[in-house]
Amino acid sequence: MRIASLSLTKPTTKVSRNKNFGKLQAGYLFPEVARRRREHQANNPDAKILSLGIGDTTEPIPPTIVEAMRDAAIGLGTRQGYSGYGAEQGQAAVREAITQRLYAHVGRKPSEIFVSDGSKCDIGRLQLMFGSQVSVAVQDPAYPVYVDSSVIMGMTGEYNGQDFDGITYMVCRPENDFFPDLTQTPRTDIIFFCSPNNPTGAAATRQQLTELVAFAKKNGSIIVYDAAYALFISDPDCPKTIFEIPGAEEVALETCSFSKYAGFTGVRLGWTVVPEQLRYADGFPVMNDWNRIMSTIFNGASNIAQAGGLAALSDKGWAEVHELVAFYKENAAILKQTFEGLGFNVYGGKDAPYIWIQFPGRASWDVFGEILQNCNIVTTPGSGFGAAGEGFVRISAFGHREDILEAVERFKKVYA
Ligand SMILES: Cc1ncc(COP(=O)(O)O)c(/C=N/[C@@H](CCC(=O)O)C(=O)O)c1O
Repeated sequence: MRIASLSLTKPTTKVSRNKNFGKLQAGYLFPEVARRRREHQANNPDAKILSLGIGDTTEPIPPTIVEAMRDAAIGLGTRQGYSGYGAEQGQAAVREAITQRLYAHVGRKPSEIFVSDGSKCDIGRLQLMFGSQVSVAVQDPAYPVYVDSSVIMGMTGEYNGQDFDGITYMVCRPENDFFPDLTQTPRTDIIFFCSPNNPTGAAATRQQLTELVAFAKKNGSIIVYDAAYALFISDPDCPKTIFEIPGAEEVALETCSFSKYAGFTGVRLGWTVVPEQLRYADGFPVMNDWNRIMSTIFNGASNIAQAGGLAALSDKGWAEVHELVAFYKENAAILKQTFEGLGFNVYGGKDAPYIWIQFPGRASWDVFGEILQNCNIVTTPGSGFGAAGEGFVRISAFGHREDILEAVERFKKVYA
């Protein structure tokens, strides 16, 4: 996407810029990775570059789901099949199906499920709902949206050379088994917590999430739990939703997405669960404000996407979703084994589609550049996810199988 260059001509408007944007140190991580890929391709036009950078799905959407979206699209061309604006909270059937498939067993109700155009979008809207006066904690490293949206919302101070003043960074590294020491973590209003974690691939255990919920209860905090990769969890001791933890409904909301499950990264469909029991300090239900946000600045998820989501949640569709997830998990296992065989410290890749590889003493962007130059493979530098990601590189398992196999051959040639 072309970004306007800084114009040197005299500006026409007298509108002041939102000063928070000036705090951001660079462009958003993934467009910067893409820019460097384009630059490398321009300098090496014959290079066949493989992308294991952005976590974007690559495999076709399964037939049951595609057929449902096809039929919905065709239906829009008929009087009886046409529909316009839907409920901003999502179609009742979709809310019901998400509940039955994922949350009824942990006490959640359809009225607590809000269907959206994706988790990233919901994270931005959640930030708008919380407002700029709240304090925020994030895992470090973590999905960049938590920090960048907090900066843009004015919840933080300036960049201090390593990270942003005013944010509590809960360091997650091999030394602490990728779970923060909550006894040393100050209170914040909001705690962003992603499990399985992007980028480390670490899935929190039941015990760890029990600690997290108790920590939030003690401090009167709200957990924004990001479960975008929960279906990749195979460890029975790692919950697939925060609501498996008793009492979580009083301190947590959960956002999730069809993106990595059904290949919906381009179709755009997600949801956020806001329990009735989640209240602000004054007792007002958070759900009510979330509903106000969704009805005020969102006009509902696409009717075609929701038809696809409903099909994905059917018995047949859900089986197809699990086949897709299993395919990417196999990719992750191939990559994990390869790097372990090359003698690297490798994390993740078991309960998540990301492999987190340590390059001790190396700058992440340097390793990114070395892999791009020597292997023609795009990865994501760990420092792009936070200061604690420095010295690591994330490799995505989202790819065609032949590309994954080609990539491991290239890695073996260069790093054996
Ligand atoms: C923890 C987590 N939560 C939400 C998303 C995005 O979900 P959707 O907006 O529903 O596609 C993502 C997507 N992450 C990809 C895509 C990059 C991006 O969304 O900016 C990545 O880390 O490569 C994610 O990792």
